[in-house]
Amino acid sequence: MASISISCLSPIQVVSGPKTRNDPKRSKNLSKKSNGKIKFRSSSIKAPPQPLSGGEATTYTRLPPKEDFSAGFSAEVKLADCDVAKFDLEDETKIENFISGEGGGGEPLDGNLGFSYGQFDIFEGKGEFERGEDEYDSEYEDSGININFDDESNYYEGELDVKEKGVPAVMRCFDRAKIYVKAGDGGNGVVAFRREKYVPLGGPSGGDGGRGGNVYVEVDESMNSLLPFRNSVHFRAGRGSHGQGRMQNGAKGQDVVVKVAPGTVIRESGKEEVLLELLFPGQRALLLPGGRGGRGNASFKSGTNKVPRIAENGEEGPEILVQVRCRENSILSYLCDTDMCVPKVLTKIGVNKLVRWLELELKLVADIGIVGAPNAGKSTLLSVISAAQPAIANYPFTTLLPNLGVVSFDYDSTMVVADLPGLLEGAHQGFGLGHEFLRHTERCSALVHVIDGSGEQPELEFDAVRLELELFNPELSEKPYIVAYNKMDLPEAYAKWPLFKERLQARGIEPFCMSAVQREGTHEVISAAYQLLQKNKEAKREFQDPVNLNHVADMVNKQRSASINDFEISHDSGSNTWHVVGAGLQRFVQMTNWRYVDSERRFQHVLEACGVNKSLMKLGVKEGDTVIVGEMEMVWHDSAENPGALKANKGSEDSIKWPQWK
Ligand SMILES: Nc1nc2c(ncn2[C@@H]2O[C@H](COP(=O)(O)OP(=O)(O)OP(=O)(O)O)[C@@H](O)[C@H]2O)c(=O)[nH]1
Ligand SMILES: [Mg+2]
Repeated sequence: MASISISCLSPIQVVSGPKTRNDPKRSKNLSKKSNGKIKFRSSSIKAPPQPLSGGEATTYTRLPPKEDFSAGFSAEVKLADCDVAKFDLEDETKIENFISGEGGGGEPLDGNLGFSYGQFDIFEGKGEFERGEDEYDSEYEDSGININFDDESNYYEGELDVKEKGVPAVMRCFDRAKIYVKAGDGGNGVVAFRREKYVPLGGPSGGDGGRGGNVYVEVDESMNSLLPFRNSVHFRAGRGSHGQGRMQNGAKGQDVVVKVAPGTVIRESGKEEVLLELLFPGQRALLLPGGRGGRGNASFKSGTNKVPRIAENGEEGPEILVQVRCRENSILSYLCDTDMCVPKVLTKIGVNKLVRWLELELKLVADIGIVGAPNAGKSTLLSVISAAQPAIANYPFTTLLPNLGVVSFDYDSTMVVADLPGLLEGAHQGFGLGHEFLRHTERCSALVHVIDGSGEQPELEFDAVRLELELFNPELSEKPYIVAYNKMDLPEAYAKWPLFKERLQARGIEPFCMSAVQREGTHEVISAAYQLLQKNKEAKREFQDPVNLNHVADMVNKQRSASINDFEISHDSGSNTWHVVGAGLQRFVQMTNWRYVDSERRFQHVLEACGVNKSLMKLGVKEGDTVIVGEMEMVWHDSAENPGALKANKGSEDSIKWPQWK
């Protein structure tokens, strides 16, 4: 890091305009009209490619059509009683795809647990899918090429990304999406002079550009998924208007508000660091502040320069590619009361080139999560304790997306209960509907384990689910939980209850028994869950801290106000190129409007003032070496140490394009 004061003038001749703003025509003109002193060279500096990112689940269990069930099994037969042998062996497709030790990537599932999952076809994600209408997004094609939103987003064009293949679009987009967000650029300042009858020498009157629009992220409680992002993924704030003559400043750009469902977690793509958590309905965070407007020439008027012919470009607004990961469903306004919804900002973001991939993840936020093996009666329980009407049927994976229900005890005490899809052995590795749903459990404060009492070995079923939770995330297994032994109305379940109870009690767990269908014992279960929740809330209350939700924007602003004196110089001896890198300098280059001759002089002066020239000379820069500052490419000219070289440019009035008067 260098910070050196000037001692002598050692100008650098400008040979290339800033790449981003550079209009080729303009460059050409300037190049022609600068007496050979200013030569533009096309620069090819680009932001480095972003690292690969993506999900990892590759296996998907597709449900066979319901007719298959009815064909294979009579209505009375329970899945728990079914086993592999009951398959129609003539159906070769099913047999091939049947989960086997070889083909399915593991042991045959849960044969000893009393319920069989043999009724599913398991496919590897690649190309095996029949695409239903609008069922799968083309953007998640098997090619593995990442989504390319538009031409502007060439930073991630062609990046390989391991997609969660084989997951139907409605499920995938339900809880994740990628969106492109850009704050508005600032408007340009303008050079103008007051011209009025009887007012000679009216002085500079160019107004400043307006500020670019901000990007906000707001929690919209009416949203319960990220499906809206399937239709619109671009969010651009308006750019500030340019300044005008007669000291008229530009209007500020229009703000844009990205609405997300409650429970959204924002993170940089491919990284674990969480930037923001937006959990409460109505919460609003300033994600990206718009760029500052460029100053007009009226702002440059000084005692020594009363006729400034200089104005700045507006500052570029930052843009972010946001990957939205939404982990289910509506959080409902009730969650305002829940203590678990503590917004946290865990890490910081540095927006340097102002292009970032972010991931927004929306996890299910519910007080209680009902978990258990498929067909255990989870949805039935929810339907009994709340007004929710989830699909209930006698086959596994009836529930494909979590259902939420609100349980009201009285006016004041309510809780949100989530009925989660069934978990099966290997879910933590992506089997069944694996990762998709295990994550939902992460943000439930407490769990209710529903056990199918009519299964062969209910205790093993319970253990298997506990194990899956633990393997997926050890924190899940630490959540408080209660055990509800279901289907007590069935004789086989009733008979096994004493042994089950005894064994769990021996392990220090006090199980409940119920018959969800007959609504017996369910009130006890849910009351116990409520008490558990209250205890949990008490414990969590201590950790609530007020959080600055504008944290990301603050970081952007901090970066923008980086000192121009802070820079680093690196040398590539092969190509005789010197790179001068510094956030302050970079911003200065971007905001310099090369249309005006005074801008060049100011630029040279700033390089002097901040010590770039001195540092380069100290490091041994030679005549003809290339020097790159920000996005500006220049050639070092020793002979230009003579200040006269600067003056040579001063008079080139013809290179100035004056703004049109209105
Ligand atoms: N006899 C009896 N059957 C029940 C009881 N609870 C649920 N069932 C039946 O069990 C079957 C599965 O119930 P669901 O509520 O869909 O089970 P689930 O756990 O939500 O299943 P998935 O969503 O597929 O994981 C249905 O046929 C229910 O009628 C009960 O207490 N007694
Ligand atoms: Mg269900």
